[in-house]
Amino acid sequence: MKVGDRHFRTIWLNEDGQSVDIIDQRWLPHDFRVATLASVDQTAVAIRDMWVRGAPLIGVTAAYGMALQTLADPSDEALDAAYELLHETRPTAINLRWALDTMRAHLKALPPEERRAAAYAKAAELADEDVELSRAIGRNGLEVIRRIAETKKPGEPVNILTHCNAGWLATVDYGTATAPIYLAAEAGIPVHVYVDETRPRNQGAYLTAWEMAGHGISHTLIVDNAGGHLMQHGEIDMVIVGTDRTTADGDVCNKIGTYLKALAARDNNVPFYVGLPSPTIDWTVRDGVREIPIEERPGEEVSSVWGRTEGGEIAQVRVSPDLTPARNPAFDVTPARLITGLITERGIAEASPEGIARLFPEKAGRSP
Ligand SMILES: CSC[C@H]1O[C@H](OP(=O)(O)O)[C@H](O)[C@@H]1O
Repeated sequence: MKVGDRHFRTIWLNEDGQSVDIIDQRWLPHDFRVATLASVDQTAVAIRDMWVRGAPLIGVTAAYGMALQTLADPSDEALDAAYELLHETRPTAINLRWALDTMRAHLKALPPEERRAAAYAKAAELADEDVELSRAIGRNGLEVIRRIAETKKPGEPVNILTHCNAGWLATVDYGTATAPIYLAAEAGIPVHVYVDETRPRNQGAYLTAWEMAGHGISHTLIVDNAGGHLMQHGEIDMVIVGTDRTTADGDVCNKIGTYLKALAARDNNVPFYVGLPSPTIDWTVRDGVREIPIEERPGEEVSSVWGRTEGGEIAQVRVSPDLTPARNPAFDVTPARLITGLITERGIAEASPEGIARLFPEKAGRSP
């Protein structure tokens, strides 16, 4: 997407043809920095410490991590070790396991001497495929926004609330939840986006707001706890979020706080949509609350916050007493019953086994 007058993806092959460049999202919105990953170890750090984040982008980054491994040692044993190192970086987003499984199966089917070229080609293919999946989600989600726009007075915007960042920064390009928003803006449909700040990592305040500002999309930052109030007062027409793992029954795991947003939406009859590419569906699980592993991140992310000081320095400040312990579950699960529709690359599915199977008949029905 646009950054100033240049077009960027979130990840790309360095001009040396081996290392991988990423937008280091830890410094946004105050500084735009590119980092270069030259090894699988550096890739693991970048995923674990959220230099890159977002389920689809985590998957593609891990795919390039496997390609970087083939530079050092393309053997089966080395690929298995790289797989485990990358897989343990973040437990919730299923795209990580999907990308690693795809890469390992693809590479192990080849003789070691062919693996390096094949790994880079496959990683690039997964990156390009992610862009196309996001664009398709955008086209399908655009119809939802268009239908709501038809109920508004001329010039009145469709008011959309989103949580966390499921934007182009969470994917290779375009995003999942934001893809329909970008296409609606391009189609001239007035939209206004309410951006949940999304404590504690503030992906909304840091990343989604930066994306919206960068593309001239009307938006307002709100605290996480304001969404229900705005819905009660008729100020939200729809909610759209991303997901890190969706079950075969349509339960949606997403950033902590999503479940509470869905409850408020149901209580106020506000449609609640989830944008997702099919690699985010975990066909082997059905009950999200019971089966999806929820990442517990360091309590320090709750006890302190990053920002820019008056003097322009990017710094971390503590927001709670030094001795106060903090818990930090990074995700929660929204049951399918609270979801209006799953906006996928193949169309909009009802959040149910039958609804998902209608769009993905070749995948549904897999045994756990
Ligand atoms: C399109 S996936 C975006 C998804 O990823 C975020 O989690 P994190 O920033 O911790 O990787 C969040 O759950 C978003 O909805």
